[in-house]
Amino acid sequence: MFDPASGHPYPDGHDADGTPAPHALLAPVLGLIGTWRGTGRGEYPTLDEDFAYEQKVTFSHDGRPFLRYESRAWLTDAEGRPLRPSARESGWWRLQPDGRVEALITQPTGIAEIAVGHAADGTVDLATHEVALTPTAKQVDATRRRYTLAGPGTLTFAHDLAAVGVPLRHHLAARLVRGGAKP
Ligand code: HEM
Repeated sequence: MFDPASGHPYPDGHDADGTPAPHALLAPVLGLIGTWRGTGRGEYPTLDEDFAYEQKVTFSHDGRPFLRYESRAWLTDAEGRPLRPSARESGWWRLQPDGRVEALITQPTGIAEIAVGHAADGTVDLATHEVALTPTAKQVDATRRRYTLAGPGTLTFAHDLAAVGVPLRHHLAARLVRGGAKP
């Protein structure tokens, strides 16, 4: 099982049918495992205008009852060409019995979130349990994230945000397709 290319004996699985076999507690999120890429739009009351972006999301696992999560996004112009790097984050989604999820997510903007929620029937719904901020981070009070498997090979993502004095409201919506290919 030792894979010299990965440099250690326990490479992550990026495929629900591959090796290592996913842990039984990952059953409610098996459909998410792999790489997704697609486009989205964002807005917030503090911004002059809404924006378009592209996003790549990866969920992998090492056979234990948690997912490794990684997301990168970049802003795009009206023709879909990249403008500049935008939000990125990574973390761990700990699956509990009954589909409960405990997620730890950190961002280079100084924000660390713990979110809790539930995974069932192709949907994961996570809401803030706690947010920790570095001294210079923007004020973020809460988020809500929904991931929905919407038909074969399609994942929709919706993100609400309470930050910089604005109560929880829509920030992002994206539609991703499996495989990492440019949509
Ligand atoms: C796909 C992911 C995301 C994208 C593409 C995105 C994009 C943006 C953009 C374009 C802005 C305007 C400022 C700028 O131009 O950089 C912004 C502001 C902001 N975003 Fe996001 N964002 C994403 C995810 C998140 C997440 C996960 C959080 C918090 C947990 C967050 C919190 C904020 C905050 C606090 C602001 C500042 C609002 C203000 O000061 O007016 N964003 N985002």
